[in-house]
Amino acid sequence: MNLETMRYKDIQIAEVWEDIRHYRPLVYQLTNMVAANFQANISLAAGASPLMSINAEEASFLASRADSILINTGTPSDESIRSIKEILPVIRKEKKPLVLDPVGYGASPLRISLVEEILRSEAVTTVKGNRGEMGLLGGEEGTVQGVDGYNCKDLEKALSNIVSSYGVVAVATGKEDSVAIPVPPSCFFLVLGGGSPLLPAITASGCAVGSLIAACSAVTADYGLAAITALVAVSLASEKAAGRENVYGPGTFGNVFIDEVSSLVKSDFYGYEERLNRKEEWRE
Ligand SMILES: Nc1ncnc2c1ncn2[C@@H]1O[C@H](COP(=O)(O)OP(=O)(O)O)[C@@H](O)[C@H]1O
Ligand SMILES: Cc1ncsc1CCOP(=O)(O)O
Repeated sequence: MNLETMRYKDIQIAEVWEDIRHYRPLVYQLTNMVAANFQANISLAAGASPLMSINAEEASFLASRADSILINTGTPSDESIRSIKEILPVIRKEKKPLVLDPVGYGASPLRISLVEEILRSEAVTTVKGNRGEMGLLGGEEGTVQGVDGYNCKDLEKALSNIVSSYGVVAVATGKEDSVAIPVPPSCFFLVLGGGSPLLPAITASGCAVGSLIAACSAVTADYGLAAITALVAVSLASEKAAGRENVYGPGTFGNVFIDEVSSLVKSDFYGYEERLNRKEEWRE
């Protein structure tokens, strides 16, 4: 495969977004109690059908029925951990898309062992965290305080390490979003700009990115393309929301952001290449 055949085009991204509305995929989200409502609203705004539950009695059943699954470790409980352990073999066997958001990786020993166990199950297709979480996960000394992550030594190296260890798409969010996509024996790497500083000012914006990656992963088997589509959608909607005159700060921004996600149309995605802060490139 050469660079030209691999490069993502804005039309592909626009079509993934349109397909969510068309197919209305069921996205089962085993997530945290802080962000769940916002994630469900963002999923609906994108056109997906969200189902949020941590109940272990129904976990395997729901994983089998869903078009894609999100595991978010924001508020781990005995029940949610039991559910996670139930669904991993089901997802692996049925080859469903599984997005892992390792919220608070590094904040406690429990979260570290839980996230690593999930990744070792070989059921995960994409892992998405902030720079601190992804830096730590990739062995590059990420700085994490609770669920916030600030930086790490070498983010590209961290993402490459995650890709080569687990064979997943690896995404690190922040002022710039970095994406590493496994294309054995290499890795495809790109950095996206844009977005709004109001995003990190509200809780659950990173969790919402995870929900949208899961929604996109339900309608394309190219999980790198799915991640890019979700990231571009969040950037576009946040830029539009931040520019509205009825947005005065984080509170009003959160609601208008949901409105803007629901208003995104195919043509909004044209010009994707201009969002690339560092062009797509191959890495060994
Ligand atoms: N300074 C910033 N400027 C623009 N967008 C940002 C900024 N910081 C974070 N974002 C965006 O906010 C969303 C959440 O990212 P982040 O804050 O890193 O996640 P988390 O909430 O998991 O810590 C992502 O879409 C990211 O691109
Ligand atoms: C504040 C908080 N505490 C546990 S989960 C959570 C939400 C984190 O959301 P995000 O990482 O998207 O800001």
